[in-house]
Amino acid sequence: MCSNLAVSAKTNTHYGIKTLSSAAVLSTKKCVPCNTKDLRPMTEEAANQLMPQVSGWDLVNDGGTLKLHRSWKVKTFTKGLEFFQEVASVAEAEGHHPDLHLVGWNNVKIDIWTHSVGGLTENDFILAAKVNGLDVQDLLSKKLSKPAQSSG
Ligand SMILES: C[C@H](O)[C@H](O)[C@H]1CNC2=NC(N)=NC(=O)C2=N1
Repeated sequence: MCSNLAVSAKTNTHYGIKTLSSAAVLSTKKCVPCNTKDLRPMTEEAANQLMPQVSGWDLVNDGGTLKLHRSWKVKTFTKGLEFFQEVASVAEAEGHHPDLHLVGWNNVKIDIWTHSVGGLTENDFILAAKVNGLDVQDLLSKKLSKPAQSSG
C-alpha cells in the first residue's frame, strides 16, 4: 500500500546522530496502484519525515495540496526532452506519473503528487527517489545546475 511509512522509517546512526535510512530504501520499492478507495494523503508531518530520503526535492504546499518539487537546468532544450524520456520510462514502469514542465527552454521542473488523493502518498517519494537515481548528469548544465544536497 502507499502508506507503509513505518517500513521506511528505520533509523541508521551516522556520527552519533540518528537519521532516517537512505534513499536506497525508497528507490528499491515499487509504486502501487493509486485508485484504491481507502488511499489517503499523508500528513505534512509524515511527509517531512520522508524528505531526507529524497535529496534535492522540496516539499511544497500548492493551495493546500502537498507536492514534491525539484528543478534542474539542462544544457539544451533537446536535452530537456531527453530528460523527460528518462523520467517517463521510470513513470511508466511504476504506473505513477509526475507533472513535467520545460520552462524558459532549459529549466526542467517536476512536480510529483498523487492526483487521485489530492496530496502525497509513498508512491510520490518512491518515484522521486527513482528519478534521483537516473544518470542524467550529461544532460545537465554544468555551470548552472543546483547541486543535489547530500542526504548525509
Ligand atoms: C490506475 C492508475 O494506477 C492510476 O490512474 C494512476 C496513474 N498514475 C498516477 N500518477 C499520479 N501522480 N497520480 C495518480 O493518481 C495516478 N493514478
